[in-house]
Amino acid sequence: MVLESVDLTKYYGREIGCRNISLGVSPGEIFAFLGPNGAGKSTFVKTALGLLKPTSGTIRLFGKSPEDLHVRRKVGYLPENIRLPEWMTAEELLRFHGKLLYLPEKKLKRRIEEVLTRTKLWERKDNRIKTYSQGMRQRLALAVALLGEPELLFLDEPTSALDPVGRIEVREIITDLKRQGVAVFLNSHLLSEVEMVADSVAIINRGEIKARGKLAELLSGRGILIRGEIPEALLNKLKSRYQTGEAPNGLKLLGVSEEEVPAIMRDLVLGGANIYEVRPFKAALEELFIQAVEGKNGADN
Ligand SMILES: Nc1ncnc2c1ncn2[C@@H]1O[C@H](COP(=O)(O)OP(=O)(O)OP(=O)(O)O)[C@@H](O)[C@H]1O
Repeated sequence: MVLESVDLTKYYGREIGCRNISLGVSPGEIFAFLGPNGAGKSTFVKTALGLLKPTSGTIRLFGKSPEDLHVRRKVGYLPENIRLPEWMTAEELLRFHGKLLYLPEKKLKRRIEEVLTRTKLWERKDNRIKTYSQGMRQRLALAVALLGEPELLFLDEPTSALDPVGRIEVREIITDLKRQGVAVFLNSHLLSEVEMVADSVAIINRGEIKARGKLAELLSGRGILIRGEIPEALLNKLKSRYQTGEAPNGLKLLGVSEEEVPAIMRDLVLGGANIYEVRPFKAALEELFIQAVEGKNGADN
C-alpha cells in the first residue's frame, strides 16, 4: 500500500477534525476523497503529509512514517488556494523547489522543462507569477507538485480555478500519472470530474467516513426510477423513507434493493398511483454523495 491509515483520529482541542479513518491506496490508484466543507478532508491530508500529528490511530506512507525524509521525497502535494511568490518567475520557483528536493542540476533542468511543458507553461517560464492568470497559477502549483516525480500525489481541488479546457488537461495529466503507476489522492468538490477519473472513493462527513468503495461498485444498482402519477401523500411517504431524486414524469429512489421493489410497488398501486415504468438505474456520484452525507437509508456502508 502506498498509503494506509488505521483508525486515524485528529482532534483540535475538543473539536473533531477527523475520526476513525481507515483506508488504503494502492500504487497507480486514483482515490477520491469527497465531503462537504468542514468534513475533515484537509485534516486527513495534512496528517498524511506529517504536517499535523494524529490524536490517535496510525498513518503510513510506503509502510513508513510520513515524517520519514525518504518518504517525503516520494510525495507531491498541491494544496488548495496556494499562494505563490508573485515576484518569482515560474522557472525560478521550480528551481527553488528543486533545490529543496536535492535534485541534481542536470535532472532539475530536464524536470523543469518536462513539468512546464506538461502544464502548458513552458512559453511563459520567464514571466513573473504576478502576470499569471488564476488558471496558470493553479497549473504552476501542479508543476511544482510533479517536479520530484512523486509516487504519491495529493491534489487538493486541483481544477477549481481552471476553465473546461484546463480541466480536461488536468484530467489527462492524472490519467497519465496513473499509467505510470503513480497513486493520486484527490480532494474535489467536482463530483462529475471525480466520476470520470477515480478508481475508488470515500465520502466523509463530520469527520467520519460515510461511504467507501470502488467507484464502479458504488454506482451500480443503486436505485430505481419510477415513471408515473403518484399522489402527494404517497410521494411524501417515499421521500421520508428514501433519498429521492428528480426524474422526468416521475422520481428516482436511491439505495433501494431489489427485494424492496415489490412492496414499494404494492403500496403505490394500492394507494392510487398510476405507474407506467419502473426500472433500475445507476446512481450518479452526486446522488450517492447526498445520500451518504444526509445518511438516509443505510448509506453508512
Ligand atoms: N486549526 C484548526 N483548529 C480548530 N479546528 C479546526 C482547525 N482546522 C480545521 N478545524 C475544524 O476541523 C473540521 C474539519 O476541517 P477540514 O478543514 O479538515 O475540512 P475540509 O473537509 O477540508 O473542508 P473544506 O472542503 O472546506 O476545505 C472543521 O470542523 C474545522 O472547523
